[in-house]
Amino acid sequence: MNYNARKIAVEILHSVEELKAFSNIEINKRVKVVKDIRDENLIRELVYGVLENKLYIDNIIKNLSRTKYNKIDIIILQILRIGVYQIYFMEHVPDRAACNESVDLTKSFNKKRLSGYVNGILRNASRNKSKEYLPNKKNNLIEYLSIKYSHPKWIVEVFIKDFGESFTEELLKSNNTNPPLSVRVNRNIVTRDELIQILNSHDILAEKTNYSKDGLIVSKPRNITELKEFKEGYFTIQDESSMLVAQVMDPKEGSIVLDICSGPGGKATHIAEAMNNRGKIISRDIFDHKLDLINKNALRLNIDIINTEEYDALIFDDSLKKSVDYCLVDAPCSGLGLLRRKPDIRWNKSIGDLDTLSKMQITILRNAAEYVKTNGILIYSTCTLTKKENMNVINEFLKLNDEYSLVEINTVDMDDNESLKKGYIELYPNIHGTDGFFIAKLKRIK
Ligand SMILES: C[S@@+](CC[C@H](N)C(=O)[O-])C[C@H]1O[C@@H](n2cnc3c(N)ncnc32)[C@H](O)[C@@H]1O
Repeated sequence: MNYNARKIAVEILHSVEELKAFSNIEINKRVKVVKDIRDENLIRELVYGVLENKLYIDNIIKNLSRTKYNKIDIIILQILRIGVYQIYFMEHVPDRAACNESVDLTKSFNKKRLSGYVNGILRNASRNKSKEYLPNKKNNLIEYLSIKYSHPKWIVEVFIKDFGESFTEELLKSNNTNPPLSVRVNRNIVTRDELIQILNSHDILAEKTNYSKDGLIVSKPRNITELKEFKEGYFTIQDESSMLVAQVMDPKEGSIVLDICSGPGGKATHIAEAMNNRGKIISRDIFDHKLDLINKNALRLNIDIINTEEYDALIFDDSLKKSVDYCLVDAPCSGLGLLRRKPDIRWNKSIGDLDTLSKMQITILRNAAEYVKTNGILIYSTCTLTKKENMNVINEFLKLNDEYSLVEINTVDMDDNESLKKGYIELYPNIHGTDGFFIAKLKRIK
């Protein structure tokens, strides 16, 4: 073994923070040299654990450091973060090991002179582990929630405004949990029951999803995408929430579908599967490399009814007017429904993005509406939770467009069927166990 897992974790965190690298891409790149699955798991846990708990951890460091927080050396800060994370969150790592490993790491980055400083803070953290150093919850609720669950204050404020205080706390808590791994069965090749058997034969446990008719929740094997069945298109990795889009659309075989923001094609390929690969799907995206991914996914899944086109959905396309039976607007959004899966999102977005995005979403939806035939279906979806990007967009759209109305969703079963009757679905990690997600079903009535 000529690598050090903790050192790799520090380097990844440094790239994410200083070079704005995406954590999942950076991890996948760096774990290639790692031979032992336990080391790979340790790297993932340290990186995601620190990103998910950054404000909480930094608050502890601020309370224990004699050096001012903004004067701490950037590599030392990452070493302290993974040290505090191990002490506070990883019960199976002895505190002494967390301290010693961090001191060794400090030396390995040629910062031996700071090893006493690192040692002091971490020994102190270990001695005072029961202390959280949190602000008073009653007097400083936003600050308290922000630090306790490590979400920037603006996100806490938006969630409290949209969902109230106690729901927000539950939501923030669940954003720091480990999401399940779900796969979508390609029903043109196998049934769900058959795929469960196949996965079991590879020692992978699988059970049916609650809401999607095509989903399985699977135990997490190291490389599920290395299985022969994956390569042959039996299944696709996708969160259950995203699987509901095709289920809500419920497209008929032989119809014409436009997926206006389609890359990398997760939903377009599902729609094609639901149409038994008969009909036509126009998959558009503004980025050429995402169209390549759609084509690659379609090839793996034995789908040949998808035509990809590079096109900016903000620009109206007269040639498509009233020409499609179904249109999907899976809009670019803030992604605040994905915080469990992509902890970087919380640090890379700002409140200003919500206004910019909602304006863009309304423009794309209004253009898309023009392409649908009378009696056709328009689906609007996002992987975010903010009202501004979800229901407000739909209300604004309906105000400007009397040719559409929301229609009942009768292809999904849920406990709360009030919103289904009204034509939309809101999914929350703390309630449904899925990513946070929004889907609205609109029908062109004129
Ligand atoms: C939420 S993702 C779509 C995910 C996709 N439907 C799937 O299931 O795999 C939004 C997509 O919109 C694309 N996009 C962003 N701005 C766009 C624009 N102005 N026109 C077309 N596509 C755009 C992004 O490149 C991104 O691929």
